[in-house]
Amino acid sequence: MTVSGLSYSFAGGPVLFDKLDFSVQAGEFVALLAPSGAGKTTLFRLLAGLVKPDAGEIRLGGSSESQSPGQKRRIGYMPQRDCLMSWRNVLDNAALGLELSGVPRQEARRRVRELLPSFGLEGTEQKRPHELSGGMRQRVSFLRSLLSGGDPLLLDEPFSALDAMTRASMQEWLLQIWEQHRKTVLFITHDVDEALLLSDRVLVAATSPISSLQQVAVGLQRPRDYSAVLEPSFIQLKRQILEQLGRTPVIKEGAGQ
Ligand SMILES: Nc1ncnc2c1ncn2[C@@H]1O[C@H](COP(=O)(O)OP(=O)(O)OP(=O)(O)O)[C@@H](O)[C@H]1O
Repeated sequence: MTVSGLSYSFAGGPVLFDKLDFSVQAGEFVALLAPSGAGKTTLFRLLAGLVKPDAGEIRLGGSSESQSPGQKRRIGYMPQRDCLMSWRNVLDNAALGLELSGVPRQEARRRVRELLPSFGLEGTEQKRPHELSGGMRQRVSFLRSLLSGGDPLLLDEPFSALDAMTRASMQEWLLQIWEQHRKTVLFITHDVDEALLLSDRVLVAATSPISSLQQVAVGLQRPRDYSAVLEPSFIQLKRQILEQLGRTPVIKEGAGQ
């Protein structure tokens, strides 16, 4: 996916993007680190073709797949809130994306059943959303987005509503599941640790409007688990990003030793 010269402002509202350029390579996991209110929901709407930019171009895949501005694109989207349907069970909630793209219901259910164990959802087929934990609901939501087949997969702060422990286990789980599927992912978050732990590259939006993104390559070894947050190189990268965000840590090297 390549975004070039993207500009957007709401009529009579703030300028959100000003000649923004960035790209995500096929099979890459990129985290976009942006503060709340910076325009991430609007960015997703622009990328999905639901909103027309004032200027610029968005290309998915190869150059031949360029779409005209405003044309809807087949991207996967997992919103901040799980948006599960209360009247559908796990099986049918997860199968929804497939069904909407024309896959017959029985086939859609078969594909969901195949993946339920690796999503930690075995035995929950008949359960309704209110019978699930927050983490389980997010896994159903992610399974639905993954199966819908859109590429890239846009994840909009998917774990922000979870408590700290569930969040950490969901991050570890996502690392494992990504290893298996290697989808192209753009993950938006305002959490520096989450961005570094999950991604190959962090794009830091430190300006308002967002006109450029500072890039940080995350060279941490894969497969990763949560213990990566303790590695010296992780802490060094975190310091670098906090500086880019103007949040220089007050603790100096060697303090507390
Ligand atoms: N329809 C609209 N008209 C005018 N301004 C809008 C409109 N929708 C959003 N905005 C403003 O644009 C900015 C970005 O909104 P957006 O919802 O994209 O941000 P966000 O980063 O997703 O926010 P949050 O993290 O709080 O969900 C906000 O300042 C918001 O008030």
